[in-house]
Amino acid sequence: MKTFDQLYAELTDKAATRPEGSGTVAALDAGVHAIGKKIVEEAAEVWMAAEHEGHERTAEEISQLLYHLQVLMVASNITLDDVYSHL
Ligand SMILES: N=c1c2ncn([C@@H]3O[C@H](COP(=O)(O)OP(=O)(O)OP(=O)(O)O)[C@@H](O)[C@H]3O)c2ncn1[C@@H]1O[C@H](COP(=O)(O)O)[C@@H](O)[C@H]1O
Repeated sequence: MKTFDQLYAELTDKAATRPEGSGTVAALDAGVHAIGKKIVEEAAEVWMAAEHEGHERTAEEISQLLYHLQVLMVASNITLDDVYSHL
C-alpha cells in the first residue's frame, strides 16, 4: 500500500533513472497525447465500475486513474504542490 505522494515520488524517480521494464518510462516516452487518451479510458472505466461493478472494482479503477494522472503530471512537470495549491 502507498499514498498518492509516495507514488508520485516513485514515478519521478523512475522518470529520472529510467529502469528497464518500467511501464511508467514507456508511458512517458509515448508522450502526453497517449497519456491523455489513457486517462480518458480510465475515467470511463471508473464511471462504469461505480455504476455496475461494485466497491472493490471501483476502488481499483480509481487507483489506475490516479496513476495515469500522475504520469501526466510527471510528463508535464506538474508537482504535487502545483495541484494541491488549487484544492
Ligand atoms: N499503480 C500503478 C498502475 N496503475 C495502473 N497502471 C497501468 O495501467 C494499466 C491498467 O490499465 P487497463 O486497466 O486498461 O489494463 P490493460 O488494458 O491491460 O493495460 P494496457 O494494455 O493499456 O497496458 C496497467 O496494465 C498498468 O500498465 C499502473 N502501472 C504502474 N503502477 C505503479 O507505478 C509504479 C511504477 O510502475 P513501473 O513504472 O511499471 O515500474 C509501481 O509502484 C506500480 O505499482
